[in-house]
Amino acid sequence: MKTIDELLAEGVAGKRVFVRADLNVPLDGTTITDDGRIRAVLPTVAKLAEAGARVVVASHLGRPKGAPDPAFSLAPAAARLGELLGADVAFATDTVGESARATVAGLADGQVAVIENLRFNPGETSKDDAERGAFADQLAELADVYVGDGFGAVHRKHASVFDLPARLPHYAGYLIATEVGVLKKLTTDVQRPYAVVLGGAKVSDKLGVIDHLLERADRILIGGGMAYTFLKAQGHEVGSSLLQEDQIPAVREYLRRAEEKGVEFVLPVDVVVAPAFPDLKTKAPAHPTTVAADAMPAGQMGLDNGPETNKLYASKLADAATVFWNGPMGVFEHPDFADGTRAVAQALVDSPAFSVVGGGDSAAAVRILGFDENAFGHISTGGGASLEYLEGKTLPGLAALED
Ligand SMILES: Nc1ncnc2c1ncn2[C@@H]1O[C@H](COP(=O)(O)OP(=O)(O)OP(=O)(O)O)[C@@H](O)[C@H]1O
Ligand SMILES: O=C(O)[C@H](O)COP(=O)(O)O
Repeated sequence: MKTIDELLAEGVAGKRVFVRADLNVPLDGTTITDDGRIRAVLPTVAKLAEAGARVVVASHLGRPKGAPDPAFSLAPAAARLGELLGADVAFATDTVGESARATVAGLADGQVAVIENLRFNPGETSKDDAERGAFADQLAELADVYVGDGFGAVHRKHASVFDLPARLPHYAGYLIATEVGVLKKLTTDVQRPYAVVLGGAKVSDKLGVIDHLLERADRILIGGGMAYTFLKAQGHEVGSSLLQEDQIPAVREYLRRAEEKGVEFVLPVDVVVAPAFPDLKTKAPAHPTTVAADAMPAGQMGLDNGPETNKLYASKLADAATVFWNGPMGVFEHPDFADGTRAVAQALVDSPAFSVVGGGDSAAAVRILGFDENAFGHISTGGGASLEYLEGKTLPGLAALED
């Protein structure tokens, strides 16, 4: 993999450099609630600009349906990037159309532009190679060189991640180099006991990692939206909680294998429930109650780990030597459901373990809840990406950067 330092040594002045970033930041309307992913790509963008490149930054945001949708515009992220760089950042209101072409053509050496959300074009995420390729061809017209630095999206076989680097000279940015360096340690010389905490909402995306973790981890703690498929698999009522019904047989098999292998599986013993998903805009009181995990009332939704679970999880993390954590323990964006996530973050701060926190929302959660980033071993910008890296899978966005 060629690195950005090699690109800089070759000289970039006057070249149009396409930086595939992951600016998929949490938004409250148009307000960015955590800019960690923007700050993470700053070294790459700043260095290229300083060296006189014409920098074209591109990213996805959220999961729009292949068409423009103002709720998923990258305009707020572009504005924040400008603030952080201390320079004007141009913004193209489309991805490969007239605005993008004119914006890029208008860049002077050392200037930066952001183009609109890549997922506004169906070609970005298409499963059809030709459709993705056609979109990558259009993106390639905007640049002379490609720098991959969107670590959070390297597990996606998407046009800008996988197909575009094949069309341009390609290099890995600073963020990808750092992320891979840290995560590699967890796959080679991990210090034991090794505990993994899994939560969040992308349950179907992430359950598969457990298969691999059963061979690596000593302890697996499950929380967040992930917990209810496990509780259901054990025969408990989970009301209207997030549930991956089709994965129940697989989850039963994980629990059986864990017992066979002596891997400790830790599930919530109590959970915080409410009648409905809370309003994250108004943060109106959500009427939570705490119930035993094996006695959830029908019609209620599990939205956080309960206080007994929080104590249990803290005790399971206290003596770990290495901890990897992906996925909040509850809907931390609402104050009624933030305690589980806060408790795990606090346990990691208190523990001497080398801790890696991975994921857009997980990393945002620890910062939003007021924890000092430096209290953790590494805060990764990738959730699904870091999990798939740990699984040993070939990640399309890293494979595409190989020479
Ligand atoms: N019990 C629950 N029910 C529904 N949503 C939940 C629950 N617990 C946590 N969540 C939600 O999970 C979301 C984060 O999950 P996600 O899997 O996207 O994690 P992540 O850290 O962002 O990883 P990635 O980077 O892969 O997206 C948060 O927005 C949180 O509100
Ligand atoms: O948040 C993430 O994990 C990355 O930005 C990838 O987003 P995706 O899961 O929508 O592909």
